Amino acid sequence: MGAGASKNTDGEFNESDEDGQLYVSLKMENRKLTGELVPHVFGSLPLVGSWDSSRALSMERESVSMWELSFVVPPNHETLDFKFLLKPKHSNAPCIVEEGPNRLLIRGALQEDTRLALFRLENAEVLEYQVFVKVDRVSPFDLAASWRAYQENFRPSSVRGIPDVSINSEPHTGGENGSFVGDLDPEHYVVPAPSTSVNSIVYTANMTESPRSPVVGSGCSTNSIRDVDVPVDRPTTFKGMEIIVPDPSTVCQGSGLVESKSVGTFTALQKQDGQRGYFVDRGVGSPRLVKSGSTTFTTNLNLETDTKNSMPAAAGAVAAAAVADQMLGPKEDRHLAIILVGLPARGKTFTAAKLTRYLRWLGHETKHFNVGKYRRLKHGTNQSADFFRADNPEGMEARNEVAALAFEDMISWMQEGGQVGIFDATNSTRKRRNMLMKLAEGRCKIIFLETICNDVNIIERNIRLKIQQSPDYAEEQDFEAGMQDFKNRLANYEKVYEPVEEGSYIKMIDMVSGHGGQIQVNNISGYLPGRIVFFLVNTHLTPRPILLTRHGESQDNVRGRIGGDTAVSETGQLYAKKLANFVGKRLKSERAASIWTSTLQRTILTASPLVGFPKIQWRALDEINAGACDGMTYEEIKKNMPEEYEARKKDKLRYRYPRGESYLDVIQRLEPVIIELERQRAPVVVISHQAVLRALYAYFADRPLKEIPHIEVPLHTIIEIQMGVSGVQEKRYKLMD
Ligand SMILES: Nc1ncnc2c1ncn2[C@@H]1O[C@H](COP(=O)(O)OP(=O)(O)O)[C@@H](O)[C@H]1O
Ligand SMILES: O=P(O)(O)OC[C@H]1O[C@@](CO)(OP(=O)(O)O)[C@@H](O)[C@@H]1O
Repeated sequence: MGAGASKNTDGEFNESDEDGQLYVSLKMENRKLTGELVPHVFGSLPLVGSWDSSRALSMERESVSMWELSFVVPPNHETLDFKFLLKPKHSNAPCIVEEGPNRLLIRGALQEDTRLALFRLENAEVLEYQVFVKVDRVSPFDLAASWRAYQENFRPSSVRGIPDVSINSEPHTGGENGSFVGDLDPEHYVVPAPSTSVNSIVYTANMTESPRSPVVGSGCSTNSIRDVDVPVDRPTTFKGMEIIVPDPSTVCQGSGLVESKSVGTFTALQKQDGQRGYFVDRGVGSPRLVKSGSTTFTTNLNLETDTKNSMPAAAGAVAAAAVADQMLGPKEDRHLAIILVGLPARGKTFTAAKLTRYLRWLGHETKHFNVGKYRRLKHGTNQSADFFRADNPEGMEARNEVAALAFEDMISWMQEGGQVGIFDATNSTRKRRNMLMKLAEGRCKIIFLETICNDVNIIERNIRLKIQQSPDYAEEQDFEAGMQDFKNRLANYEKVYEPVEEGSYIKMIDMVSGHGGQIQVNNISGYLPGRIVFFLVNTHLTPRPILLTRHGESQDNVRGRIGGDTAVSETGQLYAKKLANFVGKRLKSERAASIWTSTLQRTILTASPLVGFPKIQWRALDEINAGACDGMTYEEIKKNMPEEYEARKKDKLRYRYPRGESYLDVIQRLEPVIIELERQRAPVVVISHQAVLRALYAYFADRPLKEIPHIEVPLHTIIEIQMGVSGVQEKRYKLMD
């Protein structure tokens, strides 16, 4: 492995070397010994056992007399205390710790370069080893290369504890306490999920917006709709591009895995705190716009009431983009309509629901309008395939009418403060789309989102799902008759289907499997459309579980202190073992599964008994940064910082700890984690913290932002999210009382 930089003459690394991580190589040599005593290293980091000699790292034999151990120091633990110790190879005799003070490594520099390690044996004999310590700063690319080498050779990297990616493949012996009794099934631990949980979210039309306008037996003038035939506004410049989504199996593995992003949006805003500028960032995560030249803007930060013209409940990039749109963009650009296009059973409703959930979670006011729901309310649920014939004028008029009703509802909602409307219907002819463009003129920006699927097996599966789930077939007793009717309906649409070639559009072509497929993008620009494309590129339908759990109880949890970076308590250790056992059983046939932790030791320690899976540390999974309150109890905050305590109580979502984070900040930095969870096709176990898991869970459970800080995420409980072809399901396992 190459070094990204090395020490300067003072033994310290230059500031410019900050990006890399410390790569420590330790060697011990004794020419007289036979190897009955195995040298180990233990020290202050979890990586080297947190001063627990039973978890000391064993050195490996490099030659007859030389022992070696290399590891990479996590970036937030650049002070490392350690010592060498000797463990008898074949007996249970106590280990022998080296004499003298701890060895201290600060930012890559050894404080006292003691070249000898002395060990006093029981018979007072002293063993002497030569010690060699080498420290390099390694670039993240080298770490990634090491991981790739591991992937290619399928053998453990010689470097221990690569902080972002590691694997421990030794079989887990399991402790008495941690083992399941006999062959106990994970199902034994299932507990009912709280009533507010996901349980099961099926992405169907009934989750969508209910009509605001009186739909039944009324509606707007059908003439005005029937007669609309607007010429297509071709963009003067054609900004076409095509993104071919490669099959990940052909892409260099690991490059995505080692990425450990932390989107620290809060720092930039903090810098502006107190300065004369646009943003006042005090206490809440969303910026309050106070000044722009001679104009004064105020934005409403109340989530519950009057959302009219309010900024989205968001921090960082989302808020910045919204401010820019509000100040600079044309009026209609403040509202975006994503108009789905596609034949029936092509995943339009599914995609619309997923996108709605994602955008809401990021803080964009988003609603999903499903024209089918309007149609059923106005015309009933049992229309036959004939209703959908293009040469049936009554059917066409009725369908255009409900489409216009739903569109008008969407526009009215936007005018009351809504930002993104997702308009879900086939919209499969140019004429229908022209009608919608006319209705949108001067009121909102439009992007067409077309879902195309050429895989007959997937289409067949989708049709079956439709007959099972769609209210259109709820009363159909004969499944095969339902299938036939739906196929006839499809054929009616196919006859007149015109793929989108006009305006701004995104086409998803055969994207279901998550490998291969295409996304075509035309005339797309701006922050939000860009995020939408990125999200869609990364989503797929491969079923897989995501297991979310907090770390085992930490020492700070026992003391009631927030934040910090303490180790796990004894109870926490027991949970770690139980978790390892559980995951081993639950994912026993899933060798591609991976374990994600934060960079804090309580999650790393919780993951440590889990063997045989790659482990990835994400800074983005670190607990909410409690800033000036880190390490305090809630009582202490109440007593010593009563204003902070009250401000948080009032608005826990937006409250930002002094020099720390708000829940909205946490959501922002978790976005790459969500994208990666969507992209992964194998199971993932996420071991993280209360606030972070609240935010992640809210995404899957589609819970409103304002609820996030109050979601229950108990210790020692696993929340299993099953991503599937019809939506998301939840199951909870409680491993300890
Ligand atoms: N991009 C896609 N292409 C094909 N099938 C999809 C896609 N996305 C989701 N699906 C699958 O299609 C099924 C039916 O989707 P649905 O959204 O009800 O179809 P539509 O709204 O197009 O009639 C979903 O349950 C899902 O399994
Ligand atoms: O937002 P609140 O409800 O304070 O919960 C977050 C708090 O949960 C704690 C425990 O009190 O998380 P965790 O132990 O899961 O890392 C604190 O560290 C953190 O500040």
